[in-house]
Amino acid sequence: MLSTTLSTNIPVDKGFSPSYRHFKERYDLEGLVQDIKKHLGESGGISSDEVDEAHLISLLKKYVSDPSDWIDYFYNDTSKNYTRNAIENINHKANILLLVWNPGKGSPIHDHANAHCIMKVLAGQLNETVYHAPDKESGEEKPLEIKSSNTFGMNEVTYISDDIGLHRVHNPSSNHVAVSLHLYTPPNAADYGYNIFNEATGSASFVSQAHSVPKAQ
Ligand SMILES: N[C@@H](CS(=O)O)C(=O)O
Ligand SMILES: [Fe+2]
Repeated sequence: MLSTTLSTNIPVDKGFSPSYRHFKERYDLEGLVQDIKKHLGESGGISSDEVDEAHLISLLKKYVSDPSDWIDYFYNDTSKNYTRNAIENINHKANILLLVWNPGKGSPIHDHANAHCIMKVLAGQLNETVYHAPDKESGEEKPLEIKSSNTFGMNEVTYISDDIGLHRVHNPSSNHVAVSLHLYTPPNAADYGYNIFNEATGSASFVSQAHSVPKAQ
């Protein structure tokens, strides 16, 4: 009989074998958020100079995307280029957001309000075009110059700050939504606003606040 065969073939102590005892807990999104909080709690985050962005980048790299971690934050709106969904607001030290990008859609060229921005692709692909910031002093109107353009796949991480330049991100797929995790520290764009730029003239327009759903406080 089948039950007899099974009971004689399965070792009785399987549940206690060494491979089961050495089972490691997965580094999930909650673990990542805890580590980010721990780091920002230790080193401030009030001024972006006090944050060790290399450490934060390494934490985002360590996390391996698992949709079961972030599906509750996933909200898509096909009438928008992308949605910004709040995962965590760390006491005015940082914002962690889930962004959902419609196929072929992207952000306008923008700065990051003197903050660190770390982006990790969780699903699909995203292209980032980085531009040299225009020379504020000259006031001269001229097209923005491209510094680099890269496409990032699932689990890849990229970093930008105003010291590096401006950027625009877009989903290059014609039929797949892309999802990304963003860490902003400090959350200046949400708290004070940021600038978007005209590619042809380099002129800036101020946007008073970067909103998210539900709105990050
Ligand atoms: N910084 C943008 C997304 S991106 O283009 O990196 C935002 O938070 O809306
Ligand atoms: Fe950005």
